[in-house]
Amino acid sequence: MAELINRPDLMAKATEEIDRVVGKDSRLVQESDIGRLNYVKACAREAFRLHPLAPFNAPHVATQDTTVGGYFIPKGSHALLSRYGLGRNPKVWPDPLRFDPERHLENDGGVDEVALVEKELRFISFSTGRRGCVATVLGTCMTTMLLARLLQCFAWTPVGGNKTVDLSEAEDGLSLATPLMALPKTRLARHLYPVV
Ligand code: HEM
Repeated sequence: MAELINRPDLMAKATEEIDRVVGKDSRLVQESDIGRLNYVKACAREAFRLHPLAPFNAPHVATQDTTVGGYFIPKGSHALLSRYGLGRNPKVWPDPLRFDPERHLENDGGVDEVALVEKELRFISFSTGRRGCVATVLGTCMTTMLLARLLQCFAWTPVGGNKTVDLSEAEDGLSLATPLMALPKTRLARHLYPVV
């Protein structure tokens, strides 16, 4: 959300896609729309790449001798993957610090549906293999629905007259140094907002 708030042109593209797929002022995004919300998923995928929740994945132990990418890994080794390093590897991701959802639309190898899963481990979302996430479908659904509805229901701007959100990372982690504050403005007909 912070990256999108700083790039209103990208946010507009995502919102336009939602309006095109779902229709304006008729209903909220549903699970059945997810297959056609490729730009929204590309935004989420780009956020997974550039802003992993944690710097490393959970450690795993090699159960047998193996070779990965030309490196010999003896049985019993503890393997730690750097989520931060993989997602920002300039050999794989040109201009890696740039938030650019389009890169996932260009590089999907002819597959016409964007997925949040990254089986090649060019970055880590759900990881892969035997210890990979067991809930990739549910996780994809939750992530896409949440982002899509936030964008569908509200136009977002920074607070306090600021033009942009400060994206500096905290010194002791990968979260924002200052919490994200943003101003939502409704953009749909009133009857579409549930009364609480
Ligand atoms: C966007 C949402 C989610 C993301 C990005 C995510 C990501 C991950 C990652 C990276 C791992 C570790 C894989 C590894 O160590 O190699 C993992 C493991 C796991 N996840 Fe998720 N997850 C998500 C949602 C969920 C949900 C909703 C559930 C359950 C309802 C779930 C259940 C699990 C379980 C049980 C494991 C352990 C699998 C094992 O060790 O065999 N995850 N997830």
